[in-house]
Amino acid sequence: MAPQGSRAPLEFGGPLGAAALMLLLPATMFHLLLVARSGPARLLGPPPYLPEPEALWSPRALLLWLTWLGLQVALYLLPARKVAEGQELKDKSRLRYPINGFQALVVTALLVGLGVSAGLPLAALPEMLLPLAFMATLTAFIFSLLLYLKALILAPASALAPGGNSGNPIYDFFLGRELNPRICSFDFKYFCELRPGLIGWILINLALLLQEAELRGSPSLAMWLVNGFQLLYVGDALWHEEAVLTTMDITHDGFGFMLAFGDLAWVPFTYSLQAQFLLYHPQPLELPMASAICLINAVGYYIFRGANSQKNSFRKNPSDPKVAGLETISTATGRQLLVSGWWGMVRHPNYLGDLIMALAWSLPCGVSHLLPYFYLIYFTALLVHREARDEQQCLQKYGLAWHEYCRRVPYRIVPYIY
Ligand SMILES: NC(=O)C1=CN([C@@H]2O[C@H](COP(=O)(O)OP(=O)(O)OC[C@H]3O[C@@H](n4cnc5c(N)ncnc54)[C@H](OP(=O)(O)O)[C@@H]3O)[C@@H](O)[C@H]2O)C=CC1
Ligand SMILES: CC(C)CCC[C@@H](C)[C@H]1CC=C2C3=C(CC[C@@]21C)[C@@]1(C)CC[C@H](O)C[C@@H]1CC3
Repeated sequence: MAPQGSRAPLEFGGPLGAAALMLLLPATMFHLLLVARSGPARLLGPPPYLPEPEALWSPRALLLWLTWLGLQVALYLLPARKVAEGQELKDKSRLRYPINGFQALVVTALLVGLGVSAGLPLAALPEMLLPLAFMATLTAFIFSLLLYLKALILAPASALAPGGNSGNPIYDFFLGRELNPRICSFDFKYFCELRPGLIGWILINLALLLQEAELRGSPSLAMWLVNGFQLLYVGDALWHEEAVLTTMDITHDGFGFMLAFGDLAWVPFTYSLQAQFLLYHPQPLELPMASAICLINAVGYYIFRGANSQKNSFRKNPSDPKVAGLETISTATGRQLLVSGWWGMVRHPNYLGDLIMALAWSLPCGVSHLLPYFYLIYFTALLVHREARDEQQCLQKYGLAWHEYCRRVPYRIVPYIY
């Protein structure tokens, strides 16, 4: 058995919290899928019915799911325009990652376009969301179990994640023991974080748009907006793929059930909730309102992209003319912290932009139902919790300098409010 890594304080409510989340997250996802297509579309309250086992298990869905994963693996293995190095690991080495996510999105779009023009019934996909979500959940469970066993038997102490090695099997299974599980150069966590789920989300949205066109003659303005906004978000993530290498998911968290389920099932099947809702509950949207919503999304995107790009440019090269004039504080690690520009406004300006976009994605669905606002509610909770985890990690890294940053920039996400 591999030796234990250094012990970190337990997060997510410890083993009990982890066990509860492992039940609650899939249950919530299936609840949302069932409720979105029901007449009353009530977020709170029981689901309209409980699906029969045959509604969840379908060989067609299994085949489709495996084909999708296979296609994304093949696209990941294609030659990349760039190979980037990750952050330094405990053993002082750096892993290498292919930067070809945007290429995977474009090739997928071309293949889907060709398929649809050759008669591929993409509009039938919405009918298969339930069994597909079941396949994705099953895959996440089996996959995280295999990763847990691999880490237990094969991984050296230096390969373990700081958080997922408490010795409690439930907690470690949930958080993930190994930081960067790989087979040869194939990195499972990096692959899952950006490819099958994120691109799958866009494909599901597109299928919902096509089905709406079949049902009602043309897609609604609300459906166009939701599709356009979310395509921009995913395209942006894949275009700036290298930035994911510095996120806590890659540098700190192990690859366990939380990320496997989050990446493979939660993202595609719950982030597409607004488009699912619109297919079954068409909403009128006038041009002036649509323009106002576009403006909100543009403001959110401007803050989100501005903040992320400013930090990325600064971390890559602090003397880059774009960021060289910004005020900074020095830390004992030799790294600096920005205290002006976006990062002088609040301590997580990128989260603020992301939340404003989340609002813009729900508004096209009107205000008659709470359901399309689920993403905004969940995402606020996720980012508030994530911000607290990041602060904890920054305090450990930067000590007094972090206290000084918090004194100079007192608000976390929303200026003068939080
Ligand atoms: N849609 C979704 O479900 C999700 C979206 N996201 C989005 O992903 C993006 C990445 O988010 P996330 O990974 O949480 O982290 P961030 O991009 O916010 O990065 C946090 C890190 O930035 C560095 N940092 C913090 N303050 C400063 C400063 N003042 N100056 C310089 N560097 C600083 C620190 O790392 P260091 O000092 O080591 O560089 C810190 O750990 C965000 O835009 C977020 O909104 C995130 C989660 C889920
Ligand atoms: C299921 C749980 C509630 C938690 C799951 C969390 C995951 C869904 C998210 C953890 C970090 C993520 C990031 C993104 C998507 C969601 C997950 C995987 C992005 C790829 C979204 C686009 C941004 O531009 C970058 C994000 C990095 C972190």
